Amino acid sequence: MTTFPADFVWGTATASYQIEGAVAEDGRRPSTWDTFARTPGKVWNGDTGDVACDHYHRFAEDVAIMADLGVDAYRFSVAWPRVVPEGTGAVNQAGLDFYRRVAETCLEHGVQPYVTLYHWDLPQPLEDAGGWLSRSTAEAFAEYARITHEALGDVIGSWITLNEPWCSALLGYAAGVHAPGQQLGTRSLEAAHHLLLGHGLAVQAMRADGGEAPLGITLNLHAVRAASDSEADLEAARRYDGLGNRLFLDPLLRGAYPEDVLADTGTTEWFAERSDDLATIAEPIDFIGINYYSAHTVAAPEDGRFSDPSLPTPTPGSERVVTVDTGAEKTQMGWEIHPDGLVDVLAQVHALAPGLPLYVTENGSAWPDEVGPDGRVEDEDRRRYLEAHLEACREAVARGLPLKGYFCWSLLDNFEWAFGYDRRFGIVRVDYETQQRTVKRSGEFYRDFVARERG
Ligand SMILES: N=[N+]=NCCCCNC(=O)[C@@H]1[C@H]2[C@H](O)[C@@H](O)[C@H](O)[C@@H](CO)[C@@H]12
Repeated sequence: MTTFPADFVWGTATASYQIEGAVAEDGRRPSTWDTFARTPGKVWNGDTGDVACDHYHRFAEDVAIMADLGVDAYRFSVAWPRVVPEGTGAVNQAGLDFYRRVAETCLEHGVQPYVTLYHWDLPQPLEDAGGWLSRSTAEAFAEYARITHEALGDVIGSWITLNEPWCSALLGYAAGVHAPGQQLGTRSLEAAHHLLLGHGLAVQAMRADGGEAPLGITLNLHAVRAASDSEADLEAARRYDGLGNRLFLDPLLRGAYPEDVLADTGTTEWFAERSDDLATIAEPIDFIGINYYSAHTVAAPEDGRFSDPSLPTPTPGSERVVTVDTGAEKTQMGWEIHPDGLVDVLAQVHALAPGLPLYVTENGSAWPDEVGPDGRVEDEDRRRYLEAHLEACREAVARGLPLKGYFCWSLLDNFEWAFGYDRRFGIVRVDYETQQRTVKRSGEFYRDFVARERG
């Protein structure tokens, strides 16, 4: 059986708004998710990230848990509203000091800090000025990245500019199910462009700041399969792959937007007017992070019906695509379980950029956990999902794909965006009443798997 390279990175991942709480402490100012969560009807049960897992005060305990699990690395995100509270202008030293404490605590435990600079908590004043629909937000992001990289470059092992720009753009500005909750159809592609431009400007700013740490971006890629080899279904798959994957992979790795996607969405002219930005967007990077959860079998709608629930309407292009239920097992999110799709998306990126290091920066599953009388959480479903995807990583390595690491989503149960605290992804349970942490069966499995693979 193929073994993982000795330097393969085993990690866990979280994000600031989902775990920190302390939303008004030490100078942090509101983000778009503070606003969105407070908008009636947007988040399950009216949940907010106000307290979450109280990681702001309990990070040392959480890092110690990671050390006990034996992970090599911790991927967390820096909250822009803690570091540059208004989005631009004044820097909040207390915010930088917090992340320095997190990083130093990781290093003291032999855990490498991997930072995501933007995991969706945009400072509200920037949204008020247009958000990602505005080019100025891209420029503000680059300045925030430079500030953070300059302040923390001595304690951060790797930098990820953006987490899942597809979600920020398509769920935030088209479907409206994520902050800022806009439903602007194809104008969401303008947000996608400014996110990618912000990424490129940030890479340039961090490179100019010096430092050796690798720089990359994280994309949620969708393994896409046509329901049949009919022309209509193949066309649906092309659309889904285009809007879900190539809209981001192509500019980043080929320096050009996919013409079919621009044609599908009627945005060819808008992007042509900004073709000078492509050199910045395609600024060379050191790795790609891939968040993988599910594969999608798609088909053309028979009677013009909508549409794919995971591309909530009116996401542009989703009116011509329906997701087919293949009968595969699903997680509590309704996402089908297809570990082989992980290998497919890794191979898709490798084909575009041979040799570029790849990391699975998120992979995990939500299930309705039960706490036993002994206080344990025997989450066999999550353990089984985890095992299957770890074996898919092994298959990817066996095929010679440049997979360098795996980060389990997530270390802790946390605020699952529009689902609030109703959905638990953690390999460690959080009792939100007491903030008690309990390592689940899946966490024990991950600990034992990593120990065994490390030999
Ligand atoms: N099929 N389908 N899908 C609809 C869109 C799915 C994309 N959502 C993600 O990838 C998010 C990513 C995020 O980084 C993290 O902050 C979230 O907690 C996890 C779990 O949700 C995943």
